Amino acid sequence: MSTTEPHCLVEQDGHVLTVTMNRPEKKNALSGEMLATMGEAWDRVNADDSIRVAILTGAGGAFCAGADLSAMSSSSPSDKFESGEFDPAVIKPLLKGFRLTKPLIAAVEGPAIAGGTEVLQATDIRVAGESARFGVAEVKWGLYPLGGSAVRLPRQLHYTIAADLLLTGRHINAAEALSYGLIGQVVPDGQALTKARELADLICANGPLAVQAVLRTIRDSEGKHEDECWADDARVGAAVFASDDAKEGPRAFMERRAPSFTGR
Ligand SMILES: C[C@H]([C@H](O)CC(=O)SCCNC(=O)CCNC(=O)[C@H](O)C(C)(C)COP(=O)(O)OP(=O)(O)OC[C@H]1O[C@@H](n2cnc3c(N)ncnc32)[C@H](O)[C@@H]1OP(=O)(O)O)[C@H]1CC[C@H]2[C@@H]3CCC4=CC(=O)CC[C@]4(C)[C@H]3CC[C@]12C
Repeated sequence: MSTTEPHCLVEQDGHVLTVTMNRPEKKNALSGEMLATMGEAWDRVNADDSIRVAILTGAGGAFCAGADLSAMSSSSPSDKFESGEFDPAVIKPLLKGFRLTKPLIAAVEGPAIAGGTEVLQATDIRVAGESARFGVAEVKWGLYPLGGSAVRLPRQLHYTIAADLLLTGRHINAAEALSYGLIGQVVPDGQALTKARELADLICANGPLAVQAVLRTIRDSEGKHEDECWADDARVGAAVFASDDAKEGPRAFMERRAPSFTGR
């Protein structure tokens, strides 16, 4: 591959925006250019009403091998933290401290290691080819998983599994990741993006306001006692019921046709 290839590809097809990490010769290790394009893509997902679902994937049979260790071996990010150039509490391209308002589906082939498994935890639906590998490997290199795993993984998996993965840094295969609930579906190699697109199309056929409202409640209620959630749940739900789409859906059912949602 030529060195002039962009490190991240962003393509919209219908209502679906696909973001492809594109450094296959480095197993899609994160570069500054790739991170900048990912950050712009996430802004676009949130701002553009024509986008209803995003897919995150990698080129060349790999998802992402995390931070570029060759770059990190020559200059430490800590200089930039100290100078205030980067606030490590918000790492937007990896969706830490910044969340999408539309569903994000991960389509994983091959390795999703360190930063690759970190950004995976910010996705809503996760599909992987059967040879995919996962791991939060940072501690193996004396690093901290600053993409959010030390907070998110114990919330998403059983404590002992999360602690095992975070503290050993070991790699696991797709079957193990499925059994732990880190991913939701395993498909034959090479089929992850196709399956992700099928799921995206199912979501796109639904009422976009309803989908975004459900996602908002999932996010906002995370970690709270349910009694703390009902007021917001009712407010968000009532806004959906007040929409044109909430009239169109039942009408379409009665008229035995597919609903035509406008997002209003
Ligand atoms: C802190 C986060 C983040 O959590 C930190 C990390 O992600 S550390 C990265 C750890 N990565 C790994 O452990 C994976 C290493 N690779 C492997 O184990 C294997 O290569 C593999 C399993 C992936 C694949 O194995 P294979 O046998 O199939 O293939 P292999 O032959 O090994 O590889 C093929 C070629 O690819 C090269 N390769 C693979 N992985 C890497 C890699 N990670 N880096 C470089 N090159 C890689 C390999 O060498 C082979 O090449 P050849 O030439 O063919 O030999 C951080 C994440 C993002 C950071 C923030 C980014 C923005 C910021 C910018 C700043 O300036 C300030 C800081 C910051 C905010 C920064 C802060 C830290 C992060 C949040």
